[in-house]
Amino acid sequence: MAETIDGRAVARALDERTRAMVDSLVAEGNARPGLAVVLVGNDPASEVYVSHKTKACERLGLASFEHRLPAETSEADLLVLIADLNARVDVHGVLVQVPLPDHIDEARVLEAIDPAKDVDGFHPVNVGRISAGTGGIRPCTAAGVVMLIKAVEPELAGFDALVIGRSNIVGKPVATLLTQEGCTVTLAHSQTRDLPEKCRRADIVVAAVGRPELVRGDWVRDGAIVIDVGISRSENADGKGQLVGDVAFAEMQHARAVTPVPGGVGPMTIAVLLHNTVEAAKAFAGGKSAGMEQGQ
Ligand SMILES: Nc1nc(=O)c2c([nH]1)NC[C@@H]1CN(c3ccc(C(=O)N[C@@H](CCC(=O)O)C(=O)O)cc3)C=[N+]21
Repeated sequence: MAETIDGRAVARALDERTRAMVDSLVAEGNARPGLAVVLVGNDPASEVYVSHKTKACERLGLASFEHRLPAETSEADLLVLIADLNARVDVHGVLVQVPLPDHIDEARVLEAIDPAKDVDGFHPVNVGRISAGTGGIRPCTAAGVVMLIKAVEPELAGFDALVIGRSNIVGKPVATLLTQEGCTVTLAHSQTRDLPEKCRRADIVVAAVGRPELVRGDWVRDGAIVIDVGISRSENADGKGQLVGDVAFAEMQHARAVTPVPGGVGPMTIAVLLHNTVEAAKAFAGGKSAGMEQGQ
């Protein structure tokens, strides 16, 4: 029987470390770490994320600042807000929810965030540093995925990993981080040939495409570790909304371990976000650039 990896429990353990860091920063006379979240329009996934995140800040003693802007907000006005948040000394992390409305250039907005406050790890400076292995702030979901894998298997060198999905926010950074862990990584996507066959060769499968139950039981080899990043909403027979992942969870009994949806990667994303914010506040207090000391 496959182990179900408890993302909420792993997230709680990280939260304890984050909370201890908050307490010692404040005890040393530094400002309380602060996270600003900017939401433009009302993407439902982003709404859920913002409310979870605000509660998590309260729980761990971070200051949180929410900026909910109408969908019609101009790019220029958004850039003014970001410049303001970059300049504020009580804000150590700035997160702009994606996707942004179509009239706003997402790359331009993400590049406007001070890399030292880019707790999402989406700024090209952080992407570059992570890629080069020279520090940088790690993207939350990707870092959470690696932590969940390491909760099952601490030493990943030599493992064959298949990452399905090449997004900038999940697939590509997961592939980068697993490469640094010593895995041999295949990055699959919509144009990949013979996906089930490639999947069957993998010791580690990370599914991040947003296609409900794409990964079937006969795609996964005995003893594999399976991480499900997908979150889709489906309606079951009685009309109730339900969350489904990219993995057919019930077909994974022969795996070594598998993450559930909900309760897997989602809670880790938030725990890493707060950890990144407190690391950024710590770097600010010490006069150094965030992510340069993580050594991971
Ligand atoms: N700049 C930016 N960074 C993000 O990291 C980002 C974003 N924009 N836009 C939206 C997506 C979505 N996202 C989620 C994170 C956690 C849960 C989460 O905690 N999920 C719970 C269940 C949530 C529920 O009950 O609906 C779970 O999987 O257990 C969900 C979704 C982060 N995103």
